[in-house]
Order: sequence, then C-alpha cells, then structure tokens
Amino acid sequence: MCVFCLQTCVKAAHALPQTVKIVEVGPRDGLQNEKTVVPTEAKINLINMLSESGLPVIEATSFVSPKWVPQMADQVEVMQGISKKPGVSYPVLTPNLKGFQAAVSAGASEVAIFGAASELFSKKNINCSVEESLQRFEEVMKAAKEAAVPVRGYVSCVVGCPYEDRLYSMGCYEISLGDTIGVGTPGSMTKMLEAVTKEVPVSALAVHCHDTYGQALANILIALQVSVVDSSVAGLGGCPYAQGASGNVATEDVVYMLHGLGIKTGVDLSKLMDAGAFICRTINRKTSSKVAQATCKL
Ligand SMILES: CC(C)(COP(=O)([O-])OP(=O)([O-])OC[C@H]1O[C@@H](n2cnc3c(N)ncnc32)[C@H](O)[C@@H]1OP(=O)([O-])[O-])[C@@H](O)C(=O)NCCC(=O)NCCSC(=O)C[C@@](C)(O)CC(=O)[O-]
Repeated sequence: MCVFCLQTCVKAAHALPQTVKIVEVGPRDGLQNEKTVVPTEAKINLINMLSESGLPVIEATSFVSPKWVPQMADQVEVMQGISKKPGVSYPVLTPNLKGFQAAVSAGASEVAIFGAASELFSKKNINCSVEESLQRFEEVMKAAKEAAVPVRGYVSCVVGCPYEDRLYSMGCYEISLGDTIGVGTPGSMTKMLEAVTKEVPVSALAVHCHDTYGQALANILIALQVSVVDSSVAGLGGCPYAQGASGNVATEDVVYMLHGLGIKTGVDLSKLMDAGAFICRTINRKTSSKVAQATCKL
C-alpha cells in the first residue's frame, strides 16, 4: 500500500496528529534488563547523546530497589551526572514514596508511577496487589502535588484493562498504555483504545509498545489519534518481570515512520542513530532497529 493510501486509510479512522511527542525510554526500560552492569558513564553518555538528538523526553533511570533491579542501582549518579538540556524533561520511575523522595533529592523534576492491569504482573513487578499499588501511588501523588512535580502514569499489560481512569483521576498528566509483552495487534489495540478513550481524554494518553510479535509499528500507526509514543533507542529492553517480553519498539523506526507520514517529531534521525550505535557497541548488543540495520548505522 502506498503512503498516500495508508494516510487516507488511517485518516478515515481518526485524524493524524501533525506532531508526535516521543518519550525515549531506552536508558531506563531499555537498559534495566541488561544482565551485565552497564557502566554509569555509558548511561550518562547515552542520555547526553539522546538529548542532542532533539528528543523532548528521556526517561533517565528508576528509583526502585537495587535488590529488584540491580542495573538501576546507580540512579543518583546518573541523575547528577547528565547534562540536562533546557526544554528536555528527564522523568524517572518511582514505585513508592521512598523512591519519590530519593528521586527529588537527586534532582528529578518529573516522575512516573507504574501499575498494571494484571494482578500477577503487579505482584511480580512491584510485590503488591493492584489495589495496594494504587494506595502507594496516592501517597506519591500527594507528595508530588505538594512539591509541584508532574507525574506520568504507566499501566502495564494494558489490553483489556480497566485501571487507566484511576491513575488519571488521581492526577497523572499522562497515562502510558503498556503492551508489556508485545502481544497486541492493531485489532486489540483499537478495541482497547475505544474502551480507554471513553474514560480518559486522548490528549492524556501515550502508547508504549513492545515488539515481541513484530506488531509494534502497526499498533502505533493504528493508535495515532494518540500523539505521544514511548520507544527505546535501538529497540533496547524487555521487562525483567515479564518473561519473553522483547524490547520496546525502536525509536529510530518510529521516527522514520512518523517522518514518512509527514508528522513532525523534532528528532534528528542521524544523531539518534549515533546514540543507538554508541550504546549497542558499549553493551555489545545488535541493534533491533530495522532503520539502523538498513542504513548500516550499527
Ligand atoms: C516496589 C518495590 C520497592 C517493593 O519491594 P518490597 O520488597 O515489597 O519493598 P519493601 O517496602 O518491603 O522494602 C524492601 C526493601 O526495599 C527497599 N525499598 C523500598 N522501596 C525502595 C525504593 N523505591 N528504592 C530503593 N529501595 C527501596 C526498602 O528500604 C527495603 O530495604 P531493606 O530494608 O531490605 O534494605 C520493589 O518491588 C521494586 O523495586 N520493584 C521495581 C520493579 C521494576 O523496576 N520493574 C521494572 C519497571 S516496570 C516496567 O518496565 C514496565 C513499563 C513501565 O516499562 C511499562 C510496560 O512496558 O508495560
């Protein structure tokens, strides 16, 4: 199908946005699952290179227990070592009040809470039930409100999920809908969005697609009434508590697709690919980005 036909087809379902905000999650979601410890200096370099590529949001690290996710144990050093570029935000994950307080002390000015639609995933990921997690998030939201810190919310295992509206009504400014294990298809994505947008305005939604079944770009395309897309440079990642989940959709591939549709992202694809090549060399991993493979920016 040619780009024009595709545009017409997608436009028939919903208007395409003129710009899309990309939330780069590589330094956090992408690296959290790496088995060997990635040197702090490399994480800092990666974030600085991503900042130079024009990305507006770079999720830098997470303030979680180092016993649970050892790769993120250097969160304070990362937050204090990066060169924060004006206009770019650097949110961090905070599962509870302890994480929130540590994040703010380390200089974080935006945080994200992360819950799940699945009881089993919630237990495995943050060691509590969905209801308990919502109580913890209330505490974070209260502290964040007092400190005027904006909060993003994630819901994992989202296909068929009834919890987005709870995070939205708590005050999260954006809810990222996570297809954590990458099983969604354009069909299930459409149904899920139909249900979610009855409760939460499209302007407060983001999509966060993993590419386990090779459906991520198609899922993003079909979801493009939503104008915020999470992705990970070089397609790094996978969730430590979701066995078999492959990396996030590669940021390079998302940017290539969006630019091909005439949608602006503000991202310089060449600089982005340099950042991808750098981190792949550093952690000795092959890029999952088809665009990087095709252009030999490996
Ligand atoms: C939530 C907890 C901490 C509960 O873990 P717990 O063991 O139930 O916590 P606890 O309150 O009983 O405390 C146990 C120990 O952890 C410490 N602790 C307690 N809180 C913190 C904290 N914030 N930072 C550092 N340390 C902390 C606490 O101080 C104590 O230390 P000890 O006395 O044993 O020395 C744990 O389960 C955890 O850290 N989980 C994080 C798991 C994680 O990071 N998963 C990956 C991110 S989610 C994801 O990738 C999905 C997403 C967002 O990308 C979207 C998608 O794809 O769907």
